Amino acid sequence: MKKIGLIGAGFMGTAATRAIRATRPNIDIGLAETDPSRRLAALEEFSASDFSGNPQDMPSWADVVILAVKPKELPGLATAIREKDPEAFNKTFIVSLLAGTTVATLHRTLGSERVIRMMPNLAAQISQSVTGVAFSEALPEESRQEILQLFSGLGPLLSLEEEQIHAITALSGSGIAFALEFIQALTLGGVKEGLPYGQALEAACGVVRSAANLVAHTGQHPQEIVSQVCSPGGTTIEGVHTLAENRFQAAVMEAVTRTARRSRELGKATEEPGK
Ligand SMILES: NC(=O)C1=CN([C@@H]2O[C@H](COP(=O)(O)OP(=O)(O)OC[C@H]3O[C@@H](n4cnc5c(N)ncnc54)[C@H](O)[C@@H]3O)[C@@H](O)[C@H]2O)C=CC1
Ligand SMILES: O=C(O)[C@@H]1CCC=N1
Repeated sequence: MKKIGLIGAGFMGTAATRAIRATRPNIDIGLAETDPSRRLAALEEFSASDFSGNPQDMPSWADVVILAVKPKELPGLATAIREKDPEAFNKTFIVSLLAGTTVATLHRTLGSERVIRMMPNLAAQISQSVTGVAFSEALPEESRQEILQLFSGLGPLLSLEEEQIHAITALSGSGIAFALEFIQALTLGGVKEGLPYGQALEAACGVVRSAANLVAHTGQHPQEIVSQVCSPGGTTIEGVHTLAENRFQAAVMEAVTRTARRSRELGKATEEPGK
């Protein structure tokens, strides 16, 4: 695969393209972006070919087209890109990053079976996204492997059942925002207790990073490590009790559940545009 096309050079499309470029410095990139300042910035960053005025020409140029527009843009975009050269279009892989939008909807709207649904997060730009992947059933194993190889620079890729993509959207695509909310809250707590913001932020980031690394390196259950930190009658149990009183775990679980529900809703809306 030598050429990729990006439609929508926003936050996620740019992050994914950076990751691919990092592992494949010589890959050719083409892009279509309607916002003039984003278009110019992305054209410059990726030394890309500009398909903004003619996205319908992208499928016959690219081996893989990455769709990174908002889900509601899909129907209009599909009509624009699939009709010029249906034969070429049917040979191109279409990788959709659209929240909620199912493989079946992509298949029906685009009229192609060479579709792949991915749910990354913004850490793709530093190759640390945990990304869920669901393939069209029609895609042969060899093609699946080629796609996984091309996107390996985003970070770990999890091949999932389609229905599980809603869960990974909540945990990863959106969940990185929940982790950042926690970092911000920890930082502000540190500021309240007298640390300058910069030092508090550095400490909060370091602590969250090290907590994740501890789980990974020791293989211990998070709760087991928590119990090692909580000295009887000590400081930590005070804080752990406060989090429990304020329903911290329940709040985070509810955030995941409602986010997954919203992903399903977006899926329904793209199934039946206009409703
Ligand atoms: N932002 C995130 O963290 C994540 C976003 N996603 C998905 O990625 C997609 C893009 O999200 P963001 O990057 O956050 O949005 P964004 O708004 O930053 O980027 C979308 C871009 O598409 C452009 N665009 C709209 N219509 C277009 C068209 N017809 N042709 C060319 N360009 C067009 C817009 O000008 C904009 O720059 C969404 O479907 C979202 O569900 C998935 C995972 C994470
Ligand atoms: O909030 C959203 O809809 C997108 C999808 C996952 C992360 N951002």
